[in-house]
Amino acid sequence: MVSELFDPARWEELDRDYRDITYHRATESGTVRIAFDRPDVRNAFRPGTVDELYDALDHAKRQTDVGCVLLTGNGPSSKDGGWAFCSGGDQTVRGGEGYEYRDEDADREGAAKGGRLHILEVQRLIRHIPKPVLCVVPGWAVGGGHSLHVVCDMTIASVEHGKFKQTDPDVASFDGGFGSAYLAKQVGQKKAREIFFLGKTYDAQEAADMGMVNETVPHEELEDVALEWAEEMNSKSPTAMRMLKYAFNMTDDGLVGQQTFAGEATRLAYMTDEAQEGRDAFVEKRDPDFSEYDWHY
Ligand SMILES: CC(C)(COP(=O)(O)OP(=O)(O)OC[C@H]1O[C@@H](n2cnc3c(N)ncnc32)[C@H](O)[C@@H]1OP(=O)(O)O)[C@@H](O)C(=O)NCCC(=O)NCCSC(=O)c1cc(O)c2ccccc2c1O
Repeated sequence: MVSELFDPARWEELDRDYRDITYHRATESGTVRIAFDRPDVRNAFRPGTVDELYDALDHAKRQTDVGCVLLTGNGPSSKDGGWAFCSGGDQTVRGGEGYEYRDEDADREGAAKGGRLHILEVQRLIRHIPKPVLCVVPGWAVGGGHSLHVVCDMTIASVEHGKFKQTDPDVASFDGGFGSAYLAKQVGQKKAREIFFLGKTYDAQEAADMGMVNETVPHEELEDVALEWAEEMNSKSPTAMRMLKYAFNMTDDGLVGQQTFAGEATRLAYMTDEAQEGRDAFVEKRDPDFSEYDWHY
């Protein structure tokens, strides 16, 4: 069983040889489902988990017939029945310089000798992947797991089990990027500071009321609703969706945001006859003739 909320009839497994996550593609829409698969530790991530997550997201990015990514956590825990999206970095493998590849994780190809904090690379990939990432929260979203939900384009959460908490300063860690500053854009400065400085637990409805969760959903229906939302997004114009995501990002992402949006504008411009005349003129070693193209206003 992948997860109690997972309907095997609606998904096929993608053959990627992962240990800490599962990766599936919907049978009837251009949707993929990436899920943390360490439910007994509330889906905490170790370095290998992060490598797999990055790999799956990068693969999803490259699928031109996939329009939406669901990011979730499998469950429940076999130990106590508890549910989690993700409880952040696995504290048992945290060394002096970051999270370390230990035990079976150390066998991985390319395992670094030093500690890693590369969940931040995953955050940036979620931010820049040219399609919506919907965070599907069936239980705890804590620490670095909370920050992942923040950086996703939208979040839906289980009414019964969705719980949100920032423990970063309890374990002497701090996400000073999207996890805090972008959170403040979602819930406001006072509330964001409360979330980090007091470390309270908020249920799904409280998280929705403060603006960091889009909708609360009965637990048993969570993944069905996630697929419905994904199917809706898949029905829209890929170009419009991509440009909109990058437009939403741009005001907060500085020159990188401008570059990303502008790159897609360049792609659109390349598709015109006018751009092809510029290319053809160079290749044919002649002057370009743009005379038939309008100076639009
Ligand atoms: C998540 C909890 C609130 C859940 O509490 P609950 O009472 O329901 O469950 P238990 O506490 O009994 O947990 C069950 C079981 O899971 C183990 N576990 C849970 N979380 C982790 C974890 N993060 N690492 C390792 N193990 C975990 C727990 O020990 C139990 O095991 P047993 O063997 O006893 O059964 C609560 O569990 C909790 O508060 N967890 C810790 C949350 C946390 O502090 N996370 C780390 C925050 S820091 C972080 O994530 C982070 C990572 C980065 O890579 C960064 C990079 C750059 C900047 C910042 C980063 C960052 O902040």
